[in-house]
Amino acid sequence: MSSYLLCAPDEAEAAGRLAQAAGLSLLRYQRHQFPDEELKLTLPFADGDAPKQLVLYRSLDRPNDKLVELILLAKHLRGAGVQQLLLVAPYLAYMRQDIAFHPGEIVSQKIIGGLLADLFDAVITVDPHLHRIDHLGEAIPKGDAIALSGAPRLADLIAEKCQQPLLVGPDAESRQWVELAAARIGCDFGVCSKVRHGDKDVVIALPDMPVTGRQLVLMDDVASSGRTLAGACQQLLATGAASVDVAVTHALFAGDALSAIQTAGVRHVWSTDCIAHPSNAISMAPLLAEALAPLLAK
Ligand SMILES: O=P(O)(O)OC[C@H]1O[C@@H](O)[C@H](O)[C@@H]1O
Repeated sequence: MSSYLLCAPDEAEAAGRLAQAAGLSLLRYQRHQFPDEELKLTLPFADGDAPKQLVLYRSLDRPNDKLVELILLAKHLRGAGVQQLLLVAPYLAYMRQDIAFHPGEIVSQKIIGGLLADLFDAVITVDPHLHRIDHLGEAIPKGDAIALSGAPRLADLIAEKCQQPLLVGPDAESRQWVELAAARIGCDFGVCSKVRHGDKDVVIALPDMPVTGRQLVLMDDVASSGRTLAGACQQLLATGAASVDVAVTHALFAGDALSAIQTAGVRHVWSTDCIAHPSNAISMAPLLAEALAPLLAK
């Protein structure tokens, strides 16, 4: 069976790298946004020519528009006869609200996870923000749910770029990535603690370890407002670090995030291509292709 990878024009670069790594033919749909923000989507094939097996590539940064897009695409494609519909969403949105922190809050992880499970036979993503559950399958309760990690590739890049780096996780949740990366490249690591008081208001406490004169690399899953990284960087430099670089899987960098971390003194920012951003230094295509292969053979 010939297999196809369908993407939006704005993600054709990363999708193209995946298509090449996975041996898929790349197709693009057209996307028009009307002045009132409604979407018109146009597929590159007529209904009668829809493939039986299709991989859709859509990273879910800017999620509110893109989720509507996924609903329109998946519902239409099923109606046109696609039997196996797989989603590669390198960044998976709405995973952070996994419990009601306060009465009345809607647990969006469950709802968005359930929606994707209804629409797709499989979802592949990278470092989803799951902190109170162990498996992506708990958030996406039907079909295959595969979570890859960008940390090993970021670790290899850090080893290439820095001599004797010291890895730092900016909060307790980041321990999983710094610990793995430090073991992989044989270096030390420490983990900060963080209290968040608001979207852009975080207080970071450094771990008890000597940083004077060291090349530090802050590692995290996602940079959103950038305040977590900025807060950690500021303190590390104030305590004598020689330099602070940043390695993140998901370069959301919303609003003034990038300038906030640059003002704090961050030297280099490296990210994976899960979200297209000028800081992208790692392609996740080989790992995504590896994860897709057994699903495409089903
Ligand atoms: O501080 P910003 O960049 O807004 O948010 C990103 C941080 O918030 C956490 O959920 C992430 O794991 C990361 O540590």
